[in-house]
Amino acid sequence: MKIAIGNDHAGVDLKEKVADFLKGKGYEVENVGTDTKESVDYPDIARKVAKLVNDKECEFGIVICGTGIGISIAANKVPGIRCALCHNSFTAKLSRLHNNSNVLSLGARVIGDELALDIVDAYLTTDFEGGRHARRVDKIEEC
Ligand SMILES: O=C(CO)[C@H](O)[C@H](O)COP(=O)(O)O
Repeated sequence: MKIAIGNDHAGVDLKEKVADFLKGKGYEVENVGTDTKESVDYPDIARKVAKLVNDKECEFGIVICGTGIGISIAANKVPGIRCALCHNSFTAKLSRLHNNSNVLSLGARVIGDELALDIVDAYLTTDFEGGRHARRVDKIEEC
């Protein structure tokens, strides 16, 4: 499975940890984030991750900025993207089970590395439940 990962300058260190974790688990990683602490604009990164997911070049995306808020807002502006900002593994799981989220957002200045990796693991190992949730996700697409 291939995962697109993108981050701004605030997310460089966490991005490296998440990418190493993913590779260790056998995922392929497409890195479209910045690799330096020089300031960049997170909407540009969000758009790149969204395109890889929408074009089905990557199954899921992970976006990281300082809080995870700005980059998730930007990703969710792209039709077809359902980006979930998660600060714990419970909401990460539920974002897959109920919302069929296709991009996970993390706040590098909000959560620690170990928690971030737990969230990523919970997210990528949980499938969409379908059923009543499919009807609701379809309605999201119509919004
Ligand atoms: O969290 C973010 C957006 O939601 C950004 O990472 C944050 O705003 C960047 O701030 P600065 O330019 O001061 O490093």
